Amino acid sequence: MITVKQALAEVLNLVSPLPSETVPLRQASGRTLAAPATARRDQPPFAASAMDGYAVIGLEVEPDAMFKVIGESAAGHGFDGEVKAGQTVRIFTGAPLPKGATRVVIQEDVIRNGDLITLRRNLDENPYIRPAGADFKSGDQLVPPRLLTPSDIALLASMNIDQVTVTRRPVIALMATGDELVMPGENPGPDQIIASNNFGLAALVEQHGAEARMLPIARDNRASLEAAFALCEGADMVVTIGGASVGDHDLVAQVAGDLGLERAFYKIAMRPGKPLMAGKMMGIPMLGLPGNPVSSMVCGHVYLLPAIRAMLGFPPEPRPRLQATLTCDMPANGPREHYMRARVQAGQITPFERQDSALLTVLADANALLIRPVDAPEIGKGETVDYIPLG
Ligand SMILES: Nc1nc2c(c(=O)[nH]1)N[C@H]1C(S)=C(S)[C@@H](COP(=O)(O)OP(=O)(O)OC[C@H]3O[C@@H](n4cnc5c(N)ncnc54)[C@H](O)[C@@H]3O)O[C@H]1N2
Ligand code: MOO
Repeated sequence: MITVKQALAEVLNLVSPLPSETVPLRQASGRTLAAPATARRDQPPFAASAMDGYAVIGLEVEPDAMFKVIGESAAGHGFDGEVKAGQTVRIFTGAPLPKGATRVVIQEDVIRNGDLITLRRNLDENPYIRPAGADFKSGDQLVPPRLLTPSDIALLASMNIDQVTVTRRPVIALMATGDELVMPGENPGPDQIIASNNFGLAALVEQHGAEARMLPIARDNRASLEAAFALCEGADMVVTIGGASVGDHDLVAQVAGDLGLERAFYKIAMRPGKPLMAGKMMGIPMLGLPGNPVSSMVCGHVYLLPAIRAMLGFPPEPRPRLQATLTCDMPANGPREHYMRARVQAGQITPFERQDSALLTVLADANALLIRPVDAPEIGKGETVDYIPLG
């Protein structure tokens, strides 16, 4: 058995960053920036009013001062002239500040009478001007690699960028295996269950910027497994689910071996997730996940997500770990690193009582994987532990 750290290093060794492509801005959300995106203009492009009010020369502002309204500046329609002593321009939020003006007095602080305004007492001190380029300047950049969030999309739009260079989405072929499996919505026979792992993993990889290629369920026989492997062509990674252990019907390793799998490892000191294999077949990185539903999802978090991120151009590294305080005592751990379903709330972490790797309800209730290192001694309530956030 090898350690989780060694296994992850081997998995990351199998993958490399993918090439880039250019997509319209509307399709860039959730994609990873592959080349710098450079602002094509200043924002705001002119000094702009931050409020609805009156643009004046700041030095003239004092209680009871009077100004003559000489025009209007609205968003999209600026005022061409200049504000001189004793003058003001009616101005609205986002409108260009007229020449000569240095301050906007909000309309709440003004009494208007025809073309004249009089300032009230207790004036708001804020000049309410957004300087040109206050948000960003022409030439400012978003730097890769960067997972583009909705906020980034708004920023790119504002920079007048309509095409974005992003890393190609890794295509992950997901192959569920087993005679007992039927697809959700089908009618299972008396000895059958519904395939869930491939659906959970598809959702997981898609949430992290990859594209899932859901293959038909492969049955526990050579012909069916070979037919499914044939459908992996062109994928960036093949992920098999189940059939990885030592049972008579666990044929994945044998069939993959016959198809040229150069196995990097098999079996990890990890719970759940011991019978995990990885290697390269037909030139494609392959990850063989254990079939137990929670094992496959935990391995998805621990191995598949770092591999996807590496393919997207992020540094090859483990999932980030956070720390929280234990709410209960825990016994010593054995020889396998234990990834326990747990709930974190306000910095406090509580592992679930039931940790059987078949229990998806417990996984769905968890928002963290509490990590117990190999041979960790017993630990008490109030001590600090590492966890990987889920979701
Ligand atoms: N004698 C031993 N038996 C087992 C060992 C061992 O070391 N010695 N290891 C156990 C561990 S740990 C795990 S994990 C499982 C993994 O087994 P496989 O990868 O061969 O998975 P299967 O046997 O095919 O399935 C296990 C379990 O998961 C269900 N399953 C499989 N695929 C799906 C799917 N897509 N959706 C939902 N459920 C799925 C399957 O029906 C089984 O119940 O082996 C232990 N045994
Ligand atoms: O991977 Mo298994 O029990 O370690 O679920």
